[in-house]
Amino acid sequence: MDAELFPRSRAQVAPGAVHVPDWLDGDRQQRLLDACREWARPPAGLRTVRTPGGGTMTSRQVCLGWHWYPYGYARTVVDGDGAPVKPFPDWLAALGREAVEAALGPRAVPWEPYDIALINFYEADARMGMHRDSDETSDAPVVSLSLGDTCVFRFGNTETRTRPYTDVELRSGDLFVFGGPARLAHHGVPKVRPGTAPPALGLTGRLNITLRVSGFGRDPQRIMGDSPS
Ligand SMILES: O=C(O)CCC(=O)C(=O)O
Ligand SMILES: [Fe+2]
Repeated sequence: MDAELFPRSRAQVAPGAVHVPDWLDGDRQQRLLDACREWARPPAGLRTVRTPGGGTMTSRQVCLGWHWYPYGYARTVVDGDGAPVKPFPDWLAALGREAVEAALGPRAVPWEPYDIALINFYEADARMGMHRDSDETSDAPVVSLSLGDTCVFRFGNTETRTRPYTDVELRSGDLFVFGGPARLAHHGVPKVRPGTAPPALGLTGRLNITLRVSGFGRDPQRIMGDSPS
């Protein structure tokens, strides 16, 4: 997989949406995976997300900075163990800026710091339905980093959850950034390809880390109009 006849090249999937294959080298993937393993521990660790309709998401999730739940953000795990969300580290904010610059150029780097990470863990049968990342108030680009198994990432349009869309393979170390006109495009993960992770990484399954700018200032509950307390 690392020595292909035709190396994968960066691609603009839609205006504002760019795929950068192999952006994280093996070392950085390993360090990010080690950090994810720490973040996954309780309290405020990896959890199954319940949707308002009574279903459960098939990927499991842990958040940093702000806790996401369907459909808003809080400072504590309001739909879980109630613990304060884990802090969002400065090095991850720097990685977010570096990623935007690599994918979209220096002018696209947001003035506000990245302050949210949603980390999704996919086992063989996990998927994520088409959705928009619309619970943030900032329009800063979303940064997506993938580790472990390859998946099919479906990137669609802002209007509908259906076609037109483009299917992209996201592999371990790949970067995908969507901002500007693509910031509110629907996207999802219809399939994970089990057993495709680089053996040296030592991960069974797939991790995806999305970095976002909340735009909340200090008072998200008022902005979200959804106070759990
Ligand atoms: O796993 C992925 O690649 C996508 C994750 C995603 O869309 C999200 O966390 O909102
Ligand atoms: Fe998303």
